[in-house]
Amino acid sequence: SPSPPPAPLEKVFQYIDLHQDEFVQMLKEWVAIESDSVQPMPHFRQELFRMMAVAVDMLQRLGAHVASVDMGSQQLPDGQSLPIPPVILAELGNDPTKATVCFYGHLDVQPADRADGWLTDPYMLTEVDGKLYGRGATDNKGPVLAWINAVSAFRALEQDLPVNIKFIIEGMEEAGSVALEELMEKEKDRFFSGVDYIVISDNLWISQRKPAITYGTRGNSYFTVEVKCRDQDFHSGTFGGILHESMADLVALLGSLVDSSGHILVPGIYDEVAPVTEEEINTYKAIDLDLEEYRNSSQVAKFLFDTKEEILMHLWRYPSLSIHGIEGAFDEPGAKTVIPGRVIGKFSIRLVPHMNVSMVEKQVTRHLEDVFSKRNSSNKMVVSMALGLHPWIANINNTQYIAAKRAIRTVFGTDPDMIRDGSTIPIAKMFQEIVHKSVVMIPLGAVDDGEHSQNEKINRWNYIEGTKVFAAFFFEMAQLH
Ligand SMILES: Cn1cncc1C[C@H](NC(=O)CCN)C(=O)O
Ligand SMILES: [Zn+2]
Ligand SMILES: [Zn+2]
Repeated sequence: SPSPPPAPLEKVFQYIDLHQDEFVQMLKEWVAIESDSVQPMPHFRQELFRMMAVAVDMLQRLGAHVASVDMGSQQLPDGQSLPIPPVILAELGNDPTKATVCFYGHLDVQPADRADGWLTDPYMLTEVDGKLYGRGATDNKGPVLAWINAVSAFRALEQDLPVNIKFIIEGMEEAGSVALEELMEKEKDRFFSGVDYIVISDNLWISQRKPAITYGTRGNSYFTVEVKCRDQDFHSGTFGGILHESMADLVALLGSLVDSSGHILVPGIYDEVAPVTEEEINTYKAIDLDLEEYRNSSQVAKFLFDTKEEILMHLWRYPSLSIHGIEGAFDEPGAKTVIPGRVIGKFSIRLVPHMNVSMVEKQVTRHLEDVFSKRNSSNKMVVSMALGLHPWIANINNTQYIAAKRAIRTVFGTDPDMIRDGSTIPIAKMFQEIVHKSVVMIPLGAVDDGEHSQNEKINRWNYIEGTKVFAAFFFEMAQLH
C-alpha cells in the first residue's frame, strides 16, 4: 500500500480526494460534447469547435496564457471541405529556474452510437460500480482533465507549482492528427523551445490494477492495392469463365502477405527488426499479464503464441500484418452473382525499431508486383501507401521516467509495469524527430477500458488516483531537474 506522500503533496492529495465529485462532474460536461472527428459532418465539427472553446475557457480560468491556433480546413476525398478545430497551445508559469513540462492530449473522440450496443447513452457519463461510462472517458478526455485538475489543485491551495506547465491539445487525433505535423514544424523553435519534457497519457495499462509507464509504440504503414478490370461490375453468367477477375487477383495478392502462423511473407521485411536480447526478455517476464484472463476476456479461442513473453514481443517488438477490408467487394447478405469490376484491398503493417517506412513501402510494392506478374493477369494493379507512421521508442533512463516511477510509487505503493504499446501515437515520434524532446507516456486507464469500443469507461479510481500521479509527477520532476 502507498506510503504517506511527501509533506507538500499531502494537502494536494487531500484536495483531490475532497473534490473528486467536481472532477467527475467536469468529465461529465466534457463527455456530453459530441466531439467526433471521424465522421465528416458539419454537426460534429461544430461540436469539436465547442469542445476546444470549453477547454480554452477552463485553461484561462486556471490562469494559463492560451492561444487557439487556426488549423485551416480539411479536403475530403469526395471534394467536401470541413474546418479543422483549433489546436490549443497554453502555458502556465515561466520561471526560468523551474523545469518546463508539456502535456499532449486530444479532445476529439471516436464515433459512438447507442444502437451499436452501448448499455448507456455514450454522451452521458454514467457511473456504475465505480466505472464512469462514456465516449472519450478514457480516450482522452479523462486523462486531459486529470492533468488540468492536478494543476488546479495546486492553484486552489495557493501552492507554488513545482514546474512550468505547457499544454498542446488537439481535436483531430482520431482522424490521424490532420495538419499537426506542420504545426509542430512551425512551433518547434517557438512554443516548444523552452520545453524540457513531454508527457502523453493516451494509452492504457496492461493490467486492471497495476499502473504502467509506456516507453515505445509501434508505427504503421497502411497500404491500398487496387485491382481493376473496368469501372463497372459484370454478370458472372455472361462473363464468368472468360475474364481475369479482379477479385481473384486481389484475394491472391492479399493471401500472399502473411502465413497462418502470423509470419509476414514480404521478402526482407524482418531484416531491420532489432535483435532480441536476454535482458529484454527479462523485462517482459516482470510484466503483470494473466494470459488466460486476457484471452478469455477477449473471447478468443487461442492466440498464436502460448507464453506471456512471446505474446508481448509479438505485440510490441515484432511487426504484424493485418488485412482490413476490400472496397468494392460484394458484402451484403444474399447470393448476388456479381463479378466486381474494380476492388481495393486494404492492409497495414505495424512497424517496430529499426524498420524504415520507405524501405517497407518498397519491399511491399515489389512483392505485390512480383506476385501479380506471375498471375499473367490483364488487369491493372496499383499499390499505394496511404499512411507511413514511424515507430517510437524512448530511453527509460531519462529523467522524466525516473520522476514518473517515483510518482507512481508514491500514489500506488508499487512499481509500474514498464510497457510498450502495439498501436501508434504518431505525435510521439514527431516530438522526438521534429522538436527533439524526449517523451514519457503515463497511461491512467485500465486494460479493460474499451477505448474505441462500445461501453468505453474510466474507473473513478483510475481518474482520481491518476490526478494524484500527475500532481506527484510535477513534484518529482522539480526534485530531479
Ligand atoms: C489512425 N491510425 C492509422 N494507423 C495508426 C493509427 C493510429 C491509431 N492510434 C490509436 O489507436 C491510439 C491508441 N491509444 C492506431 O494505432 O491504429
Ligand atoms: Zn487517444
Ligand atoms: Zn483513440
